[in-house]
Amino acid sequence: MSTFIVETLTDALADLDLKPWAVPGALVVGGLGVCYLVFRRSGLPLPPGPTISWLGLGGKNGVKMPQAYAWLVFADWQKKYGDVIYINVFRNPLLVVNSAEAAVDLLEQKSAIYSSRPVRTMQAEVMGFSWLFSGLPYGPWYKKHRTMFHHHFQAKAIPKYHHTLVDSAHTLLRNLSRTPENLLHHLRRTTTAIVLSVCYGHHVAEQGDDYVKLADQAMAGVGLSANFGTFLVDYIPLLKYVPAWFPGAKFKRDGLRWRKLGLEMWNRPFDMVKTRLAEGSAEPCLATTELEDLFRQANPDPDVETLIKDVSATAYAAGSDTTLSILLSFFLAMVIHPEIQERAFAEITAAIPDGDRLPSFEDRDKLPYLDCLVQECLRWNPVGNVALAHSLTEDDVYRGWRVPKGTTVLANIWAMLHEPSRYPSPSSFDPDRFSEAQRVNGLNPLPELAYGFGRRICPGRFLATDTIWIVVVSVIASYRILKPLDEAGKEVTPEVAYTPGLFRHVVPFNLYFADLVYLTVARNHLGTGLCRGQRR
Ligand code: HEM
Repeated sequence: MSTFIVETLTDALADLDLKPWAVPGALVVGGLGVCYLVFRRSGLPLPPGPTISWLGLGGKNGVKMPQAYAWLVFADWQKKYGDVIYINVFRNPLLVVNSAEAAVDLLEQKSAIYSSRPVRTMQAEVMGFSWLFSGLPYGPWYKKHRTMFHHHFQAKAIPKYHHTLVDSAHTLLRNLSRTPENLLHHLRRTTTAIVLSVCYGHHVAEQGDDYVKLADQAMAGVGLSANFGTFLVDYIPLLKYVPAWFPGAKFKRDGLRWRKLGLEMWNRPFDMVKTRLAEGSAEPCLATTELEDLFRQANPDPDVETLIKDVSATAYAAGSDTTLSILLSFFLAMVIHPEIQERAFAEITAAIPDGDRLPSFEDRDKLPYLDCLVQECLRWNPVGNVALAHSLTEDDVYRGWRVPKGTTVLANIWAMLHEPSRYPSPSSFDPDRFSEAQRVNGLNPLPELAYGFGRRICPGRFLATDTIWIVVVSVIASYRILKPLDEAGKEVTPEVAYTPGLFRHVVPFNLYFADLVYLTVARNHLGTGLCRGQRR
């Protein structure tokens, strides 16, 4: 074969009547060209950025790598270094992207090389959350996960879950009427119940159950470890071998505790589905559909069961805290802005003039302001202020700078959704900015960036947006959310304050639910009764 190729090439060159030195000459010139390009590329400067002190801990030789409220620190650095910032933390190259323009140029336009994930030693190895496919590097195993996930959570699959979403929102209304002071718990129950039903066909009890508690405990660790810069072991992987008893190895002791919770999250609901399948009592859901499909195959792929388990557990982990955070922001925004509540409520009364039922997805076209309200909740205080880290798989050049292969890319979503040139008065909560009249000349684009970028964009976004929508319309239709009163009987406006981690939440605040007379009939059908919350 090879003799044939050489002979064919020789014949072809003979036909071209080339001089004997032409081929070696072309090779030398080509080789020099490649060397020049490589040299030119490696001679390019790195993007600007601060010097991070040794191990990123701060000190006189450089600045500290931010561990809390990183998005605000990165936005501050932007004033000095621009929207693309390069930093080096103990030989780990990091690129912070602060503008939507640069994020689209890199993470969307060049998604073929910007879609992997960096190795997260703390999360994957110390804590044992390697089953989270959101942390997998880009490759065939990752793609199999993403394809299965997409099949169950793509836009056209979501309407079949609408009845679950409506049921969960109505349970929330009932729970709020009984114990409004437990708002956080009730919201967590709502978001977790939805993913547990979709993935495992499990119906969470009205007041919540063990699986809700488990997600709450386990996600605390995931939130911390997903925040780039929190754990030294992510920069120096060898630290994973430090024994848990070693002084200062708190990360190891915490990691082992979270490992137990993580394994429980991965195993317990999946084992429950398998037991129910064996007993014939399993409900249709992601896990049963995929497992039944697997059992029907003559030569099943032994990896597929792990795949199903990973995909369901990732949805369970990724789907509860994120949506919860946006819902908490919604309640905070409503306490602060009674006028926005009034307007949203007026839209509902116009759409359902008899007030004899609660709104549902069929009413969506008649509720454009409610849609704008949901979009503003996603933009105002995004849940993932810094997107999950992406990783670059090939050397790149951007705006004349060299970006080396292996660079971890941190996209500052918060900064992008607060760019004053795109979102005027970015700190104000203003649903109207998404009305047609205000979305002109590139202003106020829908906050799709809240869900990330390119090939790693959040695949749960359709379920998330519909969940937020149904909760928002159901609550606005049923309650007036009021400011609490101080001892002198004066209204107290809560502060807009958030926790510092990756899945950030509103700092607890007080609010008061007043029953609305309107739609009481519909709510009485649901058994919500009167609100027992005390306005204090
Ligand atoms: C308001 C709610 C949510 C927000 C704001 C949100 C946001 C995000 C963001 C910013 C990312 C990282 C994207 C990137 O790396 O560029 C992400 C990834 C992900 N999200 Fe969400 N998410 C939400 C809800 C959900 C829900 C409900 C689910 C599951 C049902 C989910 C599943 C995932 C998964 C599996 C990934 C990893 C994707 C990958 O690595 O390929 N998310 N999400």
